Amino acid sequence: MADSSSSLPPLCEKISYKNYFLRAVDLTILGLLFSLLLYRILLMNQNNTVWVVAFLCESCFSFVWLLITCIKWSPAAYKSYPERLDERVHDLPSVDMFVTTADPVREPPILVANTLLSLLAVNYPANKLACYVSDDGCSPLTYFSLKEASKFAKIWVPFCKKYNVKVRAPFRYFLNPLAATESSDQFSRDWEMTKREYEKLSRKVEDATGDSHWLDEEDDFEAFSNTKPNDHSTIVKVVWENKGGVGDENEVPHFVYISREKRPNYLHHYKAGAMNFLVRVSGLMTNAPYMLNVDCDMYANEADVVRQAMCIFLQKSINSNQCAFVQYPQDFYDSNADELTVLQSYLGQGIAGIQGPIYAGSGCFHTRRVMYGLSIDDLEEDGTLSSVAARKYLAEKNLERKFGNSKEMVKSVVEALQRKPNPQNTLANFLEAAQEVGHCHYEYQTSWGKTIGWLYESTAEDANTSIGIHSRGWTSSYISPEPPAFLGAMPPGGPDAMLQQRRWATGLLEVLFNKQSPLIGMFCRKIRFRQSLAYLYIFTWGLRSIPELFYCLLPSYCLLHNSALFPKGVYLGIIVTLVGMHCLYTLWEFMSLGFSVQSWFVSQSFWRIKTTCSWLFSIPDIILKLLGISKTVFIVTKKTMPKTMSGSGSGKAQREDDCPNQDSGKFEFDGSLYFLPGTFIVLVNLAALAGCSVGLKRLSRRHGEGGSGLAEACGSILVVMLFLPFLKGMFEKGKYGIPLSTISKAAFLAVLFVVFAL
Ligand SMILES: O=c1ccn([C@@H]2O[C@H](COP(=O)(O)OP(=O)(O)O[C@H]3O[C@H](CO)[C@@H](O)[C@H](O)[C@H]3O)[C@@H](O)[C@H]2O)c(=O)[nH]1
Repeated sequence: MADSSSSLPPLCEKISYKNYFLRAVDLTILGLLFSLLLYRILLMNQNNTVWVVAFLCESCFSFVWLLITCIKWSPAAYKSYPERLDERVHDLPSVDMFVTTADPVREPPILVANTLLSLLAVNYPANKLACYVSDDGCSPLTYFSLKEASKFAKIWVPFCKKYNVKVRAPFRYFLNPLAATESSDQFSRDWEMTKREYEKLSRKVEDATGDSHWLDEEDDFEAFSNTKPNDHSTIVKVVWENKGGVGDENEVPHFVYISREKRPNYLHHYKAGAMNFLVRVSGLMTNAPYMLNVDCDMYANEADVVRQAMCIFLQKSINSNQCAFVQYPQDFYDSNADELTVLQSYLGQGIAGIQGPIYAGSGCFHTRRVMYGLSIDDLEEDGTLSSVAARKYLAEKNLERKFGNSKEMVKSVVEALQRKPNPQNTLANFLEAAQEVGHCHYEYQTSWGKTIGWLYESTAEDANTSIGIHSRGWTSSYISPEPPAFLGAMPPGGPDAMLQQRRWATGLLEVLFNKQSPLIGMFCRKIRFRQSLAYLYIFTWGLRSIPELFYCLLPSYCLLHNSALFPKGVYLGIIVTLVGMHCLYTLWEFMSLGFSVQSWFVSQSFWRIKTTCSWLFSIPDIILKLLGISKTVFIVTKKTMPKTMSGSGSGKAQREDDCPNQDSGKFEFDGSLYFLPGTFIVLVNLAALAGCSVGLKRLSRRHGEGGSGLAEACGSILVVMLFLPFLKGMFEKGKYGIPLSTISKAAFLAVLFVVFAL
């Protein structure tokens, strides 16, 4: 394996991004927040309820900023040197790559096929790779598309490797016309031919999408007849086996399609359940020590992704055996997610500098042994199992109880735990065992989803699994190469984004209230204190909707009620400096990553909208779940294939070029409840501003000194600006317009609010 000679340059380096100036800014903002709180406390008995509400909201914001300051204190990331790998490592380890898909309508099969192709074509010996796609939709169309894609892979993979193609998802690659300068005759011919074949594949998939009935008549699709997505037996198909492969550039890695058994009365645990089935089937067939997991829309955008991750796992250093997973940031090929990109960059690097990044569900390489439940103390320094751990884990009875009673599965677990190389076996020999571990009762009374594999009990299976790993003392590593390692789709601002945000916020709250909660484990597990704070920051997203909502309403209430929200006189300077500094700081964060001022403003706006309109609903969701009244569900996010995309540049420039259409920045609406709070916020603030300008506050019950003034009016204007998409939506038609029913409901609530405030 890795050459341990310390005189050789390292495979990777940890880079610290500690910045004393930024620390000072963080602390100054914190200081200003605390001064504001102090000011409020000192004047508490001269003021009314508004003062108390404002104080409570600001206490929450101060607590969040305290968490942010702790998280960002010592940012770090890894830089890897994949070009050094070959001279240092003579026998690269195998990697099993997992793709999950669940719905052929919300997740177009051609998108999944592109993700598959990008993985099959990565720069890594093909005999060391296997790709497994789990289809929770049990869709013959998805299977057909992937099968066709695997045929095309025999042209695509050698083409990519021969010409060192940069972007290995064909739908991206072929949007770039053939450049006259780079085209030798041979290359042009190969390019044209490969493009033609890809177009054929796309057409076949498209035709099948229109009418897939003929699939039922083909033998290979028999397993799909009379199935429903939530009612069918296990299907395992070895679509392509790289028999006797030696890692030649023309070889295509193994590709296996799987769909676990589903029955209406069994819990199937959504993506986490699918991941655990992937772990079992791959354990039986290839049992690679490392596992890559991507969502079906997240294609590999950088051909060296696997090699880069291996640089981290294989670097011989004191801590090399402590790294449980390597997480790449989630990047997107549309510009709907700038704010997520910035959040990942700054907070991501902050967390990476503590115990390591949080597992984000996609673009992550896991070590199989850690997923089998090992703790950091179970290993010796050289990475072998300690004798105590060997006794604890390797007893057959224990293994069956934990991993289920498939003999083959138990054998593969023992081999994985002992890091024994996988004997080359024909994949088809394991079809029966794979069927067995796919039964919906297989996990019954085992540790799957409890202490082994991807953890259940939350729809945010990623964060839930992540805290489980860090609580057992493992570290993780963050690498953020340029161009981005993986790129995926993000729903545009609108109903799908709201649904996704609600699911995230609810899932995170589920972890806050389950036994993995950082509130319980902060002092007693092997997780570092600041890492617990980082989890606390993420898990409390949903709760932040309440102070945010109140704070959006307070300026309007104060204008109507004629009471003061903000300090008077020189003390107003605290608020002005605070808002100014925060704006400049966040603007700098955006601009230093190459984003525009407009993108910063849109992100600030989207943050307010998602908090008050979407995260808010996670609170009733979690209350109903905790009371046992309802369960949370995982509704798959709708993904669309971008209509027009240009260039195969890199990073942010690439993302900005790729705006699917001119309307991409526009917010979409429908009749769902998500849009009621936002419309209501805009209406009450407009009513307060209008009332203020016509002297409505003279009607107020409250008169005299200490009333509302310019500061409150500015606060209201700022809120309206942040909810600008809603203001525009009131005058637009179609999907960009707020439905009349929502406006009427919001107007009714706004009237009640005004009457209450006056
Ligand atoms: O029953 C299910 C539901 C979902 N999925 C797959 O899970 C993945 C993530 O689902 P998606 O709807 O795309 O969720 P997103 O909100 O887009 O994904 C983010 O949030 C999820 C957790 O909420 C993480 O698991 C993801 O990795 C992360 O990208 C997709 O590949 C789905 O096909 C399944 O396999 N089975």
